[in-house]
Amino acid sequence: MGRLQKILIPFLGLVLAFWFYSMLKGKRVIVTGASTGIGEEMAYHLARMGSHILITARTETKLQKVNGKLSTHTCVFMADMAFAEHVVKEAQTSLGGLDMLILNHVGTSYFGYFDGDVGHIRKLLEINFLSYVAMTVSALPMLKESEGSIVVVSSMAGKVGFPFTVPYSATKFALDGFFSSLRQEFHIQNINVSITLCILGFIDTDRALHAAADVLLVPPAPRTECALEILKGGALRRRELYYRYGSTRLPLLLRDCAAELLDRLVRSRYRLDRIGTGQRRHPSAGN
Ligand SMILES: NC(=O)C1=CN([C@@H]2O[C@H](COP(=O)(O)OP(=O)(O)OC[C@H]3O[C@@H](n4cnc5c(N)ncnc54)[C@H](OP(=O)(O)O)[C@@H]3O)[C@@H](O)[C@H]2O)C=CC1
Ligand SMILES: CC(C)CCC[C@@H](C)[C@H]1CC[C@H]2[C@@H]3C(=O)C=C4C[C@@H](O)CC[C@]4(C)[C@H]3CC[C@]12C
Repeated sequence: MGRLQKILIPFLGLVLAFWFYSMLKGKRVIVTGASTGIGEEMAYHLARMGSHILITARTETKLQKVNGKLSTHTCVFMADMAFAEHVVKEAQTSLGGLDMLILNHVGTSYFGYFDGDVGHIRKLLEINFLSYVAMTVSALPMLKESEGSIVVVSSMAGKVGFPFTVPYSATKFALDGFFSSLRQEFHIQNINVSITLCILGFIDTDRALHAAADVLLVPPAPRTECALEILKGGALRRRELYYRYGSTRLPLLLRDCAAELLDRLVRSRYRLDRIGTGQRRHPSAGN
């Protein structure tokens, strides 16, 4: 029995991995914000799976570095999100259509007390929310044709109020409202385009570690595994994806039955003495 288990479980794991990899083989995928972090890792996974991908970001040098590690099937296009529609048109020209739109990019914000800067919130909404809407609108004809998928990378901070991420959190909550409502309309209209909202906890990307690692008493999860889980969620047309499952799903259950207890638990996971009252802008701040 023990021997059978030792053979059977890895074998089943291999079969599942193979099946999942073959699901994205040959698919035409856009990944936004793929020059660093989780987006970069998704691009590498997709290249290994044999997908045809188009990646975006603003910084040409970083994007070229990623492109250099990808297969020849890959097409790169750089754009600020003001060119959202243009990126989607590029998919039509270079990929001949689209099966999956992965909206992942995120503008720079600060990790600290809300500073009252309304202009910053407006700018961040433009990058983190409105450009997602614009790209979805432009991509929809192609996605309807392929009966494809939209994958929206959001956060626990788009479901629960965490301190020190006020502008960021506002943009992520907006994504839930827009895409959850749109999903309902797709069902009513028999539009076979799936929408997967990804609810992520703390992930070990350079930017997140730099901003929050010394303040949070929460261990970050690995970005490579996170990227793979997002792709799995999208390929399986899941409604929502939670990563890591336990540390995101359980707090959300608590939110619905004991919100104040969750708020208190959340506050206890921060080293408040390390926050200060000044801004903690990221090195690449410019938004
Ligand atoms: N890391 C974490 O702890 C968590 C992350 N998430 C979510 O995961 C996603 C990826 O995060 P992460 O990998 O950490 O982020 P990174 O900062 O590593 O990557 C962000 C990407 O977005 C691009 N980008 C930044 N500003 C713009 C802009 N104005 N227009 C277009 N592209 C832009 C960046 O490239 P460039 O600057 O060259 O444009 C980069 O490719 C985000 O949606 C984030 O909210 C959710 C929960 C936790
Ligand atoms: C205590 C718990 C129940 C769970 C706690 C999880 C908390 C700590 C997690 C959930 C979502 C996370 C933030 C996030 O989504 C994205 C970013 C952007 C990045 O550039 C800087 C870090 C930051 C602010 C993360 C900080 C840590 C957060 C609040």
